[in-house]
Amino acid sequence: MQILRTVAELRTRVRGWKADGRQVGVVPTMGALHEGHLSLVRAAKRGCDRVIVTVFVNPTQFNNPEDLAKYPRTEAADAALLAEEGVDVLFAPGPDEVYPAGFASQVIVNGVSAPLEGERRPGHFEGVATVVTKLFGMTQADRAYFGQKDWQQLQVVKRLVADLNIPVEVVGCETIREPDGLAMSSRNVRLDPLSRAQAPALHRILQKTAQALRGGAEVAPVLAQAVADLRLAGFSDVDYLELRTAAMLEPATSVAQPARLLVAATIGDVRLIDNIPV
Ligand SMILES: Nc1ncnc2c1ncn2[C@@H]1O[C@H](COP(=O)(O)OP(=O)(O)OP(=O)(O)O)[C@@H](O)[C@H]1O
Ligand SMILES: CC(C)(CO)[C@@H](O)C(=O)[O-]
Ligand code: BAL
Repeated sequence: MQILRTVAELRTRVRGWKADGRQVGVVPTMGALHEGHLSLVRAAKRGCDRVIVTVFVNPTQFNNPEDLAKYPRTEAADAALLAEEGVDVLFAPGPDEVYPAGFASQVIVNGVSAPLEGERRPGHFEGVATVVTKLFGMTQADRAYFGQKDWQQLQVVKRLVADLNIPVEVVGCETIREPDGLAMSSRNVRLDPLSRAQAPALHRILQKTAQALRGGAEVAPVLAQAVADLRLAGFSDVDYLELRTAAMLEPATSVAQPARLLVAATIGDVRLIDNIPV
């Protein structure tokens, strides 16, 4: 596996692959890799001839400077894991390579970016959309792999690819969970032992809520009960727990159309997100 840090080196490498007719896959990440990321890498290995994993802690998508400062960075361990998976290139640029002096552009995806994470993390999806658009331009990938754990992000990326005619196929991959149901996330390492023990309630309560909705229960009282259950389980803040249409993320008042339950809640001082289909 090669570790590349500049766009120029990456482009040279990709040009060679394309000249040989190879299909290129990319897995964009912020590092601190876990089995969730590795499942995306394995999907990319199955679907493409060559695989690039990008590791870049993108400052522009952090609305909270403390969250950025505390974001785990484990490059040597990440590189070892990726080499073991047979990844061809780890692309790990520095901030100046991605945002050189004079950088002045922004990608804004209206509609699907606005609610939920967009509302709670102002500027977050503009940062994500801009860096993902740049990563597609840098890697020239034929396919790009994203996790369903960040469901809203996946819908934002699908929207921008369609709107901007970017020639990449976006592949959404299932959420990988710990045996107790907690969705794997780089931020889980920041959970203290008590919070870690309580955190699986997030997924359990989503499942119970989905089951009630599928059984015909009325939406508003079931969601209110779920929020109360989360607080009882040890979550301090529940930013949102909502039923939304699966692609557009508009408020859903029934489960007649494809719908998704999405939640963001804080335990200890760690903000967790999760979602499941209903
Ligand atoms: N448990 C998981 N299952 C499947 N995909 C995942 C999982 N966790 C993260 N991913 C995906 O990996 C990609 C990179 O995510 P990222 O590096 O932000 O990791 P993360 O664990 O989501 O970190 P964070 O703590 O920021 O949420 C995204 O497409 C994300 O959806
Ligand atoms: C897609 C992404 C790598 C863009 O920085 C990030 O938002 C993430 O890790 O999900
Ligand atoms: N996994 C989404 C990236 C973020 O939380 O900033």
